[in-house]
Amino acid sequence: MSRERLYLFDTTLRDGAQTNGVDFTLADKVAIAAMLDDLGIDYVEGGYPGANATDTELFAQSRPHKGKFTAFGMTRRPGRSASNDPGIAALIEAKADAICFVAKSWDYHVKVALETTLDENLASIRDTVKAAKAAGREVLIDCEHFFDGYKANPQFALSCAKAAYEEGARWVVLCDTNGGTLPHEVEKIVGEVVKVIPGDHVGIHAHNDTEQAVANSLAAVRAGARHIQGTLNGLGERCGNANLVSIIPTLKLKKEYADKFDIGISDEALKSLGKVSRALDERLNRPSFRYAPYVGENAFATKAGIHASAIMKEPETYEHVSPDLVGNKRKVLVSDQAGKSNVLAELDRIGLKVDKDDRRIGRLLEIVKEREALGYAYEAADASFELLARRTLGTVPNYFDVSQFDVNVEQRDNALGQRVTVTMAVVKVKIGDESMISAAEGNGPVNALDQALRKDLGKYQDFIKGLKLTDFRVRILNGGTEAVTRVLIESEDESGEHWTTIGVSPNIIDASFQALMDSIIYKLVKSGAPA
Ligand SMILES: CC(=O)SCCNC(=O)CCNC(=O)[C@H](O)C(C)(C)COP(=O)(O)OP(=O)(O)OC[C@H]1O[C@@H](n2cnc3c(N)ncnc32)[C@H](O)[C@@H]1OP(=O)(O)O
Ligand SMILES: CC(=O)C(=O)O
Repeated sequence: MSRERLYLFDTTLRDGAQTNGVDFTLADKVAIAAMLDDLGIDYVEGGYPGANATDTELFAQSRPHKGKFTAFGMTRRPGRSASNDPGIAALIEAKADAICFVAKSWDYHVKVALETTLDENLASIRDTVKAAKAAGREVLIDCEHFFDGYKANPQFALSCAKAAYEEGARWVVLCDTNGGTLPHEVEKIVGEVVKVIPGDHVGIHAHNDTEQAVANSLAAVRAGARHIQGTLNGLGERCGNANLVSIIPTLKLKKEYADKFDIGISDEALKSLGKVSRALDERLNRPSFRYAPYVGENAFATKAGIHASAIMKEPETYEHVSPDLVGNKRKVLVSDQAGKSNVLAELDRIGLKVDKDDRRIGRLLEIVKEREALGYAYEAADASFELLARRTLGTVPNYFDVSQFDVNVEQRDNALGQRVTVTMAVVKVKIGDESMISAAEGNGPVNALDQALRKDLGKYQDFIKGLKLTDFRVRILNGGTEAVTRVLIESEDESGEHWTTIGVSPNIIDASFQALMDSIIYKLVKSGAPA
């Protein structure tokens, strides 16, 4: 059966740049455009030449690209000719394969925002498409507020879309600009539009103000649209746009779409989607969303014991698609929601071979549940779980003992009369028969303790020299006088491996000490340090 082509249009660099807190540099834009090209996106909208210096510069020179590099702007201003509109001139000068014009299609907006007549708006659409076509550009028209406009005055909204199509716009894109339209409304209205404009010229641009932008995009496709606009990670004005990182795997992997459509994304590129999504977050200097469908860290993480037990038998029992298809990994977590199957799966990942009927598995699970009741959270502390498992199975050497530590925080005036806070830690360590004392200053009590602890570990010093603490997170549990502190420490070593350890105590220094000790011992175990 031959499949229809469905086109993807990315507007991360234009609508995504309208996200509160996002501010792309030219270098960001060039790098993200290249990433989208490698993924196989058909249209990459780079920005709005003439609106700001970055976008003007981006379109000032041709850059190598595979997809259609697209410039964005508005239709000619009311009362001007297209040839006398500096905005149109900037778009035609832009080094782009295609131009996407935003046009009004809601009568209310024409009157209130444009302050012109409905006829002048239609003339503006026609003149603009003609001018860009005459300059040899592929033309797309984003019909702004199309769905609200259609509900208010269907005849006028349709006449805007038809004007663009009749003048030769390749795509007439129906925009849910305010993001308030629901999927059944999108499906119905797009169904009406494709009766007058062929579906292979109709697109959808959905905003996420009711969390339905992805559903609305798919509803439009069901009704006949063949072009989807969206962004990476759902960036975009207000609550964002349709998230292409969710739409792409759905189109590739869900039978209703996969059987019917081809998109420009290969099976191999699909596996890189998580990397692309994280690369964008890195550029934006923000953590990746762990709950992101398909690509998030939690997308294939199973916590419940009943689920883990079935997943161990057949992964399909609790997975809607296989994680490998989207370059993700299955994770079975150990926590107070776990059963023996979770523990066995995690031991297998760690590389500890234990018989499934071994009584120590049940004991380990009991310990995990007892400790989680005290405030530990092993699903977030992989290295502490591994040590707990190895200790329960009897395989962690007793490398060293800390027989005493002392942390002192002092605030005083220095010789210049300035108020300073000085923190100092002293640690007494016993390694075999040898005892040693180390002292260190730090910029806080935990830092001083860490410095002192790792200053001299005798014969183990070489094993820990690449160890670095990269994150320290504290959470107070229960609150009030019963409060306990949970500390999570993230560490990294010279090989780039990351791990997380945990400590829990009513005292923050104690909790931090437990997490620090676990981190060091984990590193020694991992490095194969001798007892
Ligand atoms: C739904 C969307 O996301 S559309 C994309 C919106 N994106 C942006 O606005 C980001 C980039 N924008 C900008 O940098 C600036 O707004 C510019 C450079 C485009 C224009 O700046 P200014 O000339 O100072 O105009 P300003 O932004 O104040 O107002 C927009 C003008 O465009 C007019 N306009 C809005 N849409 C259209 C349209 N589709 N066709 C013609 N004119 C339009 C408005 O009526 C208004 O005109 P007025 O100044 O006569 O009232
Ligand atoms: C064009 C656009 O971004 C919108 O209508 O939402």
